[in-house]
Amino acid sequence: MYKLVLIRHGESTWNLENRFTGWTDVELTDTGIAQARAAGALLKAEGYEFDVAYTSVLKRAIHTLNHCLDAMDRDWLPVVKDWRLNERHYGGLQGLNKADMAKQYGDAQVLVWRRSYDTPPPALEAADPRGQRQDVRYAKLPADAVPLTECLKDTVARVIPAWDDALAPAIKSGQRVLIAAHGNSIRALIKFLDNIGDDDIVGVNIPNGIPLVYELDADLKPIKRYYLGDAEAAAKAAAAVANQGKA
Ligand SMILES: O=C(O)[C@@H](CO)OP(=O)(O)O
Repeated sequence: MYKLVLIRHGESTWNLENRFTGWTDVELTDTGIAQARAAGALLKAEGYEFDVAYTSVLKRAIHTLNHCLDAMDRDWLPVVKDWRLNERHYGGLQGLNKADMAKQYGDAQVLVWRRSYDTPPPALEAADPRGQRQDVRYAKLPADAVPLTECLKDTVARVIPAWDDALAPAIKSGQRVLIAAHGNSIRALIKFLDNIGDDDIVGVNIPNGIPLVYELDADLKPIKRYYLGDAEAAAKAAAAVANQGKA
């Protein structure tokens, strides 16, 4: 049996302001830092050890991982940063307030933009300064690999290759893996691992900074998944994420 731990970054400044974030590289808040450190303390108290950690190229996930590893006294662990673990690109919604959008377009439309499997938000223009085509960290990627918007299906299409060529081989080789990522890149992985249907994935929300443990069999099929710590608090935090898109 293998164990894999996923953690969504702690609260970010744009989570606090309730703004669509996507590939915008925002900081953690003090609450977000505390959540990351609490997650590390919990992992340590429960006896978790890791051999390698993976994260995105966005600082809210990178800093969450750093604080988490520091709280575990495991700052020295090797870390791989992979753009394919980035948050879903939110296109033309990046920077806009979620509740304001719900007031303008209705809760149902915002739910489609936030949670539907295959309807992307409106795309950004390639030269829009809110986009990432000019961002040096993606300079080595083919320009069209840097999205102008994404639906969850598009995110699955880049997260699963990262699973297939990096994460799954690491786990199968016996390395204990921690992944610090984002609400929708984690939803993409969960959809794949648990084989969740396109309609059912709409109801899945990931709380900030709570370790999600997967127990996997020899073929990396999930046996069990659970949030570490207070399950009721995790469910409440996930419900609060769902409500962020309401007027
Ligand atoms: O804004 C975002 O990038 C994501 C995660 O914070 O939000 P949502 O939960 O609306 O998909």
